[in-house]
Amino acid sequence: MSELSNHLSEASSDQYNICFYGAGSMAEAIVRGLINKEVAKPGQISMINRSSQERLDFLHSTYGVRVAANAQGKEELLRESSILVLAMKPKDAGEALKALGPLLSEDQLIISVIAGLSINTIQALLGRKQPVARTMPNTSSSIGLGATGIAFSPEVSEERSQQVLSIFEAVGLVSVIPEEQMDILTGISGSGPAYIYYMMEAMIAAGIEGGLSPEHARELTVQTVLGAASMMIQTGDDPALLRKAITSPNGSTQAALEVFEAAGFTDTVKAAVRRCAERSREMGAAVEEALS
Ligand SMILES: NC(=O)C1=CN([C@@H]2O[C@H](COP(=O)(O)OP(=O)(O)OC[C@H]3O[C@@H](n4cnc5c(N)ncnc54)[C@H](OP(=O)(O)O)[C@@H]3O)[C@@H](O)[C@H]2O)C=CC1
Ligand SMILES: O=C(O)[C@@H]1CCC=N1
Repeated sequence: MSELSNHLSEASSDQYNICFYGAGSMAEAIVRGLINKEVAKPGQISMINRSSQERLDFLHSTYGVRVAANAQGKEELLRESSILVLAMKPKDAGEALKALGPLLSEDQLIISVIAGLSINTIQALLGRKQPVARTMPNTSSSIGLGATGIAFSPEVSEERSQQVLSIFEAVGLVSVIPEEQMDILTGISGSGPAYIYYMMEAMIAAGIEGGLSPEHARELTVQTVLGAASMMIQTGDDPALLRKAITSPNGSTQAALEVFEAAGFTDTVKAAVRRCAERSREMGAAVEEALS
C-alpha cells in the first residue's frame, strides 16, 4: 500500500478527501485508476461539475464516489477536501478559479491537470499563494498505464509532494520536470495517446480495405502496437534498432517506410508535437487574459 493510501485510511476522512473539480474524461480516468489500485476509497473521493447531473449520477453509481446535487453541496465538498484536483477545460478555468479562491484555506493542496495553465496564473486567479502541483496526465491512467508530468510550486511541502507522487504513481509512470517543459510534455504524452489511436485507426482501415475482416484488422493492429511498446520496454533497445530488425533490404517493410518518408513522416510528427505544445501555451495565455 502506498504512503498516501496509508494516510487516507488512517486519517479521518474529512482530513484527506480528494475533490475532483470538473468531472469529465480525465477526472474519470484518474478516479478509476485510484479506485482500482485501492489508493483511495470511493467514499474519500468527490466529483463536482458545472451542470450535468446525469454525469454525476453515472459517476456515483459506477464508482461509488460522492457527488453534490446543488451549489451548497458543491461548496461543502470543496471546503472539506484536503486535495482539490482542477479538471475543467482551460476555457472554463478562469471563472471557476476566481470563484474557488475565497473558499480555500491555506493548507488545501491544488492539483491541476489543465493543459497550458501555469502555476502563477492558477495562484493569481485564486488570489492566493496556494500550494499547487501542475500536472499533465493522460487517459491511460484509467488502466494504470498513464504517463504524468508534474511540476510543483515552492509552497508544496515535501509531505504534500509525496502525496501527489503517490496518486499519480498509482496510475502509471511519473516524471517530475521543470514547469517550462510542461507544454512539450503535453505534446508527447498528454495528447500522445490520440496520435497512436489515429495511427491505429488508419492501420485498421487499410487492413479492412485490403480484405481483412474488421475483427482481424482490429486485433492484429492492437497486438502489433502492444507488442512494439512491450519490445521497447523489455529489450531496452532504441526504436531505430528494433525497426531495422524488421526491415529487410528491399523488402516489404522498407517499401512501406519509403512511402512514409516520401510523405514527410518524421517532420510531420515533429510539427504536430510542436503545434500541440504551442496550442497548450495559447490556451494558458487565453486563461491569463481572464486576470485583466
Ligand atoms: N482528456 C485528456 O486526455 C486530457 C485532458 N487534460 C486536461 O483535463 C481537463 C479536462 O479535460 P477533459 O476531462 O477531457 O474535459 P471534459 O469536457 O470531459 O470535462 C470537463 C469537466 O469540467 C466541468 N466543468 C466545466 N466548468 C466547470 C466549472 N465552472 N465548475 C465545475 N466544473 C466545471 C464539466 O462539467 P459540465 O459537463 O457539467 O459542464 C466537465 O465535467 C482539461 O483542462 C484538459 O486540458 C489533461 C490531460 C489529458
Ligand atoms: O486536447 C487537450 O487539450 C487535452 C490536453 C492533453 C490531452 N487532451
